[in-house]
Amino acid sequence: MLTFYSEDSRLRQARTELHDGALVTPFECPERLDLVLKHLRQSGLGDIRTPSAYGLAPVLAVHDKEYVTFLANCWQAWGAAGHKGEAIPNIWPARTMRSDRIPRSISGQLGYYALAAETSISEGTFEAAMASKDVALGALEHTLKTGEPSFGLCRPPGHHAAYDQFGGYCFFNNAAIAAQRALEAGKRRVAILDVDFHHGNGTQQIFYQRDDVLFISLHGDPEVTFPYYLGYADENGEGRGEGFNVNYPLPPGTSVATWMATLEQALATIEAAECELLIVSLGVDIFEGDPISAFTFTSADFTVLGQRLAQAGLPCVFLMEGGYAVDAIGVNVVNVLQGFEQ
Ligand SMILES: NCCCNCCCCCC(O)(O)C(F)(F)F
Ligand SMILES: [Zn+2]
Repeated sequence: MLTFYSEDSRLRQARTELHDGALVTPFECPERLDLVLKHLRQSGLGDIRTPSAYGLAPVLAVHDKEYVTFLANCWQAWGAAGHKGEAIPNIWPARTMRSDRIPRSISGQLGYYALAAETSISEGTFEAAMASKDVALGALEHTLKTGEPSFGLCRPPGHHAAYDQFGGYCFFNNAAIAAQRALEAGKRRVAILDVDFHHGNGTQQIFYQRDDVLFISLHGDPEVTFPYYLGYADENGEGRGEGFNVNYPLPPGTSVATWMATLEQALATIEAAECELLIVSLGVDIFEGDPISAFTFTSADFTVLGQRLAQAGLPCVFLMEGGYAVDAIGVNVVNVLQGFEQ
């Protein structure tokens, strides 16, 4: 299996994350890449390739133009406005405010486009997000061309990024950009299976009214898990999209047996929908040792996950999402990919 990866992913060097009332070193750190690359190289899984630059068109196929322009300019505008630290929102168009207009102030724009306050914008963030979607597109193009599975070592991740919103460490929705490209290349329906501990609210939102992408997510119950305000079981799609969005919220501490039984339901839905490509939003924060999550996978369970996904019998693109137990992230990611190929 080929891996696609870009050194430009390292351009995102955020120094702060708002966590537990303090500014801490971000959980989504560049060292995550080092450990995955180390274990990929040790595993002999396959070559690691740098993708082409696909430009802005694939981004604009799923994201709002003004939002993309905001991301491109935010860091410079933030500094020009005299702010000294990293760009972190502290006000939003919250429930009692209006959100039908965007303020001129960069502070107002930051809150307008932000999902949450844990994700700073700083130098290199935009460039890293552009590299990350190129990684996803490189992996996708390889799978479209060869039918072989591929892995996009995406950083920053993408599944919390909505049409015009960033947050949860995400800026461009890599999985959505890849799915849209696959449809434009002739696939009639694409399944996005999100196994990350956190609900892929952005991916859901982008495709919520569409029947050409089936979005299925297993995740920590939003009653008690980020992103809290989306990911409930009653969210089944709208209009043409009715029935093409399936959420499986699961309580903290869910056993692997229960998680795997839920996966069976997800895979049956994917099969019934006659999807022609499977994109897996691969978050390995479902690992028992993850510092910000609450599921119970052991490293060996990731191998079983890969084996089971292979039985779906679809061309498959794995795209890196979350996973913060940095010491184990390489083993856990490679176990999924090797399990798939067994
Ligand atoms: N400050 C720690 C509390 C958690 N708050 C933010 C959680 C973001 C999760 C991101 C992710 O793992 O879902 C992704 F795949 F997108 F990276
Ligand atoms: Zn996650």
